[in-house]
Amino acid sequence: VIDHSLPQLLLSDYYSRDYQGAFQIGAHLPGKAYDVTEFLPEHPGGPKIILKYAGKDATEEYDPIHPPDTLDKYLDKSKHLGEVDMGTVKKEQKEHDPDEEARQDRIARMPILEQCYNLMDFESVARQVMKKTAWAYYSSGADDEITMRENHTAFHKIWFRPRILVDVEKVDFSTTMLGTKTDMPFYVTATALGKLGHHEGEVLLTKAAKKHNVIQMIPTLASCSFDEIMDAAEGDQVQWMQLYVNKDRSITKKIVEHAEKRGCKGLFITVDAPQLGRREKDMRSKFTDVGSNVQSGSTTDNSQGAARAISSFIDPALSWKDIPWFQSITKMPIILKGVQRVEDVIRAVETGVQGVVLSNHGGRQLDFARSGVEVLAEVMPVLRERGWEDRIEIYIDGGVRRATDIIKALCLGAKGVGIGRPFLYAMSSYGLPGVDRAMQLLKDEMEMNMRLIGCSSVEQLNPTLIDTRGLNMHTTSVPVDNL
Ligand SMILES: Cc1cc2c(cc1C)[n+](S(=O)(=O)[O-])c1c(=O)[nH]c(=O)nc-1n2C[C@H](O)[C@H](O)[C@H](O)COP(=O)(O)O
Repeated sequence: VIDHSLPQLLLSDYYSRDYQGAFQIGAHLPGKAYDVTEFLPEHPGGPKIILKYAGKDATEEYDPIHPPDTLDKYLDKSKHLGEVDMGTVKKEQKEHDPDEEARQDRIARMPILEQCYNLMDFESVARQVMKKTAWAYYSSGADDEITMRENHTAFHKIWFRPRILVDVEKVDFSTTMLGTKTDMPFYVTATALGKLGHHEGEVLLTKAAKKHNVIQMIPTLASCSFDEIMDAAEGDQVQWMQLYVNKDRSITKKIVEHAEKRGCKGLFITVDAPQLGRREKDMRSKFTDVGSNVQSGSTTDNSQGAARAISSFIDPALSWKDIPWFQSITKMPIILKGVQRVEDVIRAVETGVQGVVLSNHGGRQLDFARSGVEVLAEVMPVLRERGWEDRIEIYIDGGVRRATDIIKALCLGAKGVGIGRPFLYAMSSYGLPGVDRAMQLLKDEMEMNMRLIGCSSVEQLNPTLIDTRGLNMHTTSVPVDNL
């Protein structure tokens, strides 16, 4: 019997959506009831959200934020009240929402997948069809989003110097990253809360990465559980772990050791987020209903949007002196994700880590940080001068939307690039077929542009093929009025 006054959490095991763009909620499967009365004051996302759904079906709000094993892991078994027929459960009465009506209408009229010709097309479809809060979370950058825009425009300041009369009949753009083979010089980078865009979340990205033999970086703040994502991998599929370091190092140690035991091939420690940036679009969408990643433990200020509500566990005291500890607890290659100046790359080489990602977190952290590709142009000549270019693998991410962006990064000396939002938008708009098409489009663009630049393999890409003289010119467009 559901006592609607008690803060009981009711979750259906699954709700289905037909993913060829038409969204429909299928029949509810049996659900489960949980007594979270005592947990109320400890809930990292605050008590409000739980009380709002007390005795009602909380599935839709709960799923995108909490990995499925959260309640099994953290709520005492005595509080698991058992099965409930979701047909008898009151649904949160959604008042008439004209915005939602308009969104459903846009979904009904959205372009068919074959009308997406490049990664930016997925962004324009996602802007139309995604839920407001999900779009806000994925698309937002920090402050005035100057760096988020610079990430993409920086590539437009690099021009090609193509070679001619080179035999490019056969083109091979496969490469290795951290010693493992990959068919494309890009990887799926870590982006949190995959289920905001699609009910399968990060597992869907695993399937797409497998199909195209590219590497997936698993986010700490995934909607799916880490083991779900690892279990979804097939055969010798390569996955990396992205780590936000917890103030409680025993939690971090457990996560790192488990990731290594499960076969992760790289540990990417995020170093550009001692505090998550101020993402105003995310805040405006008032993620007050957000649950939170259970790692935090303390009450979080959830008026700051999803980002702040799920990141209070991150340790702002993380520093270079922690790196030897990480090297003592794992044999995985260690890569620092979010390095933004050559001095720190030199320090990374001296500290003995295996790689860095030159990144500003997709423009979601420090506004006016330089683009990854601009920092790359600063770093590589210094490493070459010292003869250190082979002592560390350099990756970049941020604003990569075309194969020409990837080729420019490789000409400068990057080992590969990370891509985030485009795959989220493709997933949110068209599900697995969407991400599959996005990766295939990049593959087709790679083949064409390698031929046109006059190279048949990534090894042939080098700085003489590009002109970077305009790269340090920063023209910042005035931020659009977001209100
Ligand atoms: C778009 C996006 C990026 C996030 C991301 C979530 C989203 C929705 N999240 S965040 O919630 O904390 O900011 C993460 C994250 O979990 N960990 C991380 O290291 N980078 C995170 N990033 C940054 C990401 O790994 C890349 O640096 C960035 O996405 C590359 O830029 P593009 O999106 O333009 O490809």
